[in-house]
Amino acid sequence: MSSPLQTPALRLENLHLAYDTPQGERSVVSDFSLDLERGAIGCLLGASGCGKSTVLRAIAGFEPVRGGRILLDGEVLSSPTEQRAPELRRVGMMFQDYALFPHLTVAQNVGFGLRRRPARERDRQVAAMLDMVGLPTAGDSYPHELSGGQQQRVALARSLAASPDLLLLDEPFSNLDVDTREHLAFEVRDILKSSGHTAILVTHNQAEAFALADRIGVMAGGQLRQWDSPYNLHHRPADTFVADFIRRESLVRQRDAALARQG
Ligand SMILES: Nc1ncnc2c1ncn2[C@@H]1O[C@H](COP(=O)(O)OP(=O)(O)OP(=O)(O)O)[C@@H](O)[C@H]1O
Repeated sequence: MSSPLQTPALRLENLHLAYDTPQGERSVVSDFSLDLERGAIGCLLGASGCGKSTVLRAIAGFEPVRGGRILLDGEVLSSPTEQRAPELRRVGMMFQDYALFPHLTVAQNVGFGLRRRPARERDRQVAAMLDMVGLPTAGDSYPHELSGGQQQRVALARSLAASPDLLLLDEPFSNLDVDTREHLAFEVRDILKSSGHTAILVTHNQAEAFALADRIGVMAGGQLRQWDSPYNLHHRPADTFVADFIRRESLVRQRDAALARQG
């Protein structure tokens, strides 16, 4: 828990998010609140369609807030009466369909958001980012010359190049094979922790959530059932829904690991 004197980096207060459909307003997320401390990695975990990406898109500024507020470092980013433009939020994004530009080199991809900076400053930042993700010599390569895991590390370098105050990751490893995604999840955690970034990850994969996150939110039907440490989710589930969800997912993980071992 954050101390009462410390402002959380990210605060979601009683969020209500909805889509307009031909049938009228469709409520997707309701009464959704959480605090995330600076430097912490949070994760929203839940079944397909429970509203995880909608929450992330609202934090990025792509969805309006129908009720409640989104605050970053104490400043309001979204409320029903205020909506800061996505490019003014200092929020970086690494989304599953946010692929690298195939016709640009790795260095040009990483520096893409820094195009207006002086060349020397941009080159220095690109080199620092590639160093950080463990690809110091990949700058002149093209994305297709790298493995899937390496491409995702380049995507991470690109998201962090503009030094965002908050990084959003939406299913960033979903296109990778099981071994690579677990390995990369640990690597990404190390990178974010050593650089001190605050981040929120969205996934439906419990192994990824537990590999990466300091705080995990179990979601169902647009509501947050528990927002807690991985330890507490396992040992002090808030209710039988969370207890069953965690146990069921753990069993699926064990089954998948056994099947993988059998080849
Ligand atoms: N543009 C839209 N218009 C209407 N309904 C939408 C729209 N986008 C998403 N939804 C609905 O909102 C609900 C939440 O969607 P969301 O993408 O946030 O879920 P999710 O938990 O991220 O799912 P997944 O893990 O499959 O990506 C779903 O029922 C979805 O069908």
